[in-house]
Amino acid sequence: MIEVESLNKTFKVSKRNAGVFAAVKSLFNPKYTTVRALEDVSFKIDEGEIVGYIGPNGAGKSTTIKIISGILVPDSGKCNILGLTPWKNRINHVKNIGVVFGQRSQLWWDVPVIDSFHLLKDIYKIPTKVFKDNLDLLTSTLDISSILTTPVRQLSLGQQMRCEIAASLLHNPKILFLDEPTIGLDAVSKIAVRNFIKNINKEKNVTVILTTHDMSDIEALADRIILIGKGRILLDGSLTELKNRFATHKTLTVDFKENTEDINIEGTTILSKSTERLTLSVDLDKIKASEVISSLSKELENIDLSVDSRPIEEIIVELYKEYQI
Ligand SMILES: Nc1ncnc2c1ncn2[C@@H]1O[C@H](COP(=O)(O)OP(=O)(O)OP(=O)(O)O)[C@@H](O)[C@H]1O
Repeated sequence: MIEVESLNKTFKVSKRNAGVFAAVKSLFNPKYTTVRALEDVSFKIDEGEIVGYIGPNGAGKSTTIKIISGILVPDSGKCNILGLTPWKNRINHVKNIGVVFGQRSQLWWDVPVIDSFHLLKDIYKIPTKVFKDNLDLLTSTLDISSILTTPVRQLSLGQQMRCEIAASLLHNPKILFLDEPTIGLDAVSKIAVRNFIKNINKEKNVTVILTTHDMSDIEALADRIILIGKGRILLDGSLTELKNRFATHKTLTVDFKENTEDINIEGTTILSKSTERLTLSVDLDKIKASEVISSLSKELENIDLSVDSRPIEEIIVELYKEYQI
């Protein structure tokens, strides 16, 4: 469904020193440097997948999304999305895709939301019946019926994001590109947006590419992740595989009746310790969590404990370190 092959993209950036003199000098003698935003980027995505496209700041995520949505033209490389090349067949391509840039609005700022929706109906030439059905469905599932007549600039970030998502889906796209869709949202709105994305993927089989720095978005939505760093694809695989690869440690938090004795269990490292609480990192190659628990229960009274796997954020930090990005 989506085939990207050897995309390369560079940007020419003007370079000058600070100060008025340098500004004037650069007017007459401009100097440029080249930023390599994408280098040999390739991947394939099948219909119905939700893929998390992740990487640190400046890695090349937005550049990729802009190219595959037809906004930017790469220096070289191929891209085939439902049989079309985005930057060559823009008009037909945009009918197949919905795009949400969390940091930029596709709605008209000063007009009521519903007017923007009607403008999109005309732009995409959405048949009246399809538009009406989608509008009904989207307004009820995204809970935006009460704000349809409000100008976008008067909406909160969460309300605006729900409207953006509705706007991107009015024309029944088969693919949705989401760039930071939950940025700045409160916990309730985040969960609402995530649930909605999950539902349209399940019920309408919409393929989703999601870029985000919020790893709980990735954990909640994506089955597969593609990691990009310094413009290159570094890893492409399932989230479960990735978690298993890094599942070498568990964190054990133990609350107990006041105790001042030293506690040393081989294969564990103390992360924090007070007279009533101990947090240990357990190296699963050396000792089982159950063995640690049974040793602790011999030494401590009234214990209450929790065992946690490594949070996804830590795994991603570890990955960034491993790839030096
Ligand atoms: N219009 C532009 N002009 C010049 N350089 C650009 C332009 N757009 C992107 N870049 C550069 O290309 C590189 C990749 O940027 P991109 O926006 O794709 O990164 P990103 O992974 O989306 O980052 P972030 O997580 O910070 O949004 C960066 O070095 C950036 O400075």
